[in-house]
Amino acid sequence: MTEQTLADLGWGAFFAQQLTDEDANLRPARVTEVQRDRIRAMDTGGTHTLIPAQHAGTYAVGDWVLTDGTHAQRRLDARSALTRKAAGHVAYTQRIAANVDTLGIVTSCNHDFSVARVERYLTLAAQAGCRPLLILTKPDKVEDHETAEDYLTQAHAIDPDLTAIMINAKDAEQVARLHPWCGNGQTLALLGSSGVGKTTLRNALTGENAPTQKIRQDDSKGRHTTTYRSLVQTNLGGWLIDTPGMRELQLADAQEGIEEVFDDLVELETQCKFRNCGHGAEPGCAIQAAIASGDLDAARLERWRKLIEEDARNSESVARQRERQKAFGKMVKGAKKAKKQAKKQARRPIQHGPED
Ligand SMILES: Nc1nc2c(ncn2[C@@H]2O[C@H](COP(=O)(O)OP(=O)(O)OP(=O)(O)O)[C@@H](O)[C@H]2O)c(=O)[nH]1
Ligand SMILES: [Zn+2]
Repeated sequence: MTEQTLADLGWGAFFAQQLTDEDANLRPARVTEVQRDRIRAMDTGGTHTLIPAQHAGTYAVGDWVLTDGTHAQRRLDARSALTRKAAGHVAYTQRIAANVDTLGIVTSCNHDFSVARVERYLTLAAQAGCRPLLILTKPDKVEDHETAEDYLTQAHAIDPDLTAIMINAKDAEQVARLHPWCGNGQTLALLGSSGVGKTTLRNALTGENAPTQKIRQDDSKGRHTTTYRSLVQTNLGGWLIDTPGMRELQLADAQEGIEEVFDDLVELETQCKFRNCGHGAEPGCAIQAAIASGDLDAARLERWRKLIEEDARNSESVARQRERQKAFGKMVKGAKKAKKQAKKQARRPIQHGPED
């Protein structure tokens, strides 16, 4: 690897302006891996293992930290952050990847393509603060009477401003067209269902040989368990973030993201007669009027509702969890206070009356 500058690693004014005089003896490094109690971070001199100042889970791949060489003293605010509601009965929001410039939404030119799924990923990108890029793979495998261009048309029907690119992931020359999104200093992350070609793209971008789905299936031992680096330099100069957690991303606390992706409906809604219009049979519903006049596809209203429901379901459990943690914290604090007071009481000299 040739010598990297901080700018090559993705550093820029957004991070530089967070530095204070107190940081004079620290230097920036970019997190490449988050382990249980250590993080790995890269600077112009290479990759180092650091002891995190906060719980290691506070950091995400792609974060910038300030280090004295041994400790990660401070995490800088991220320009974008992908989070997920952690699985299991304990729900909490976990940072998965940070400072991703472009979220590559990978879908193939076949039955995997779903408008609802694309909108869902667009919402995730909007919520995280990343620019979305639709990557349509397998144009060489279109089914039946369709052409690959039909998929581009469908993509632009979702959002005429959406940048979409068609790439045969197995063709290195075509993959190199991703250069504007993962050239020097740029960070790209890939999101998409299983089998759409994420690993194939990764291999083409990095020159690695990570096992693709087909090879994993053929492997008698089943899925390869080799873990690979999560932040890896591409042969286009920029960076690819590919962490296992990305594959389980769900919507949670994504109201703003939904509003951004469905801004047409949010705008229409302001014209409904009733402020709490349910956009059903109410009189004066602007959304129903738009459907009736053919300006709005009824299916889009349904997809919007489903995303709002999904988000509410997940956000609620996260919020409930937070409430519980708060209540528990208060209880612990209360118990500590009581104990302290009891001690204080015990230390107090006994007041003796004049008669003894
Ligand atoms: N013809 C063709 N095949 C492709 C293309 N992209 C991927 N494939 C094939 O599709 C299969 C699945 O690709 P993977 O790269 O493993 O898909 P993935 O998205 O990484 O899947 P997961 O790891 O399960 O999430 C492999 O056999 C690839 O060779 C493409 O653009 N054209
Ligand atoms: Zn309405």
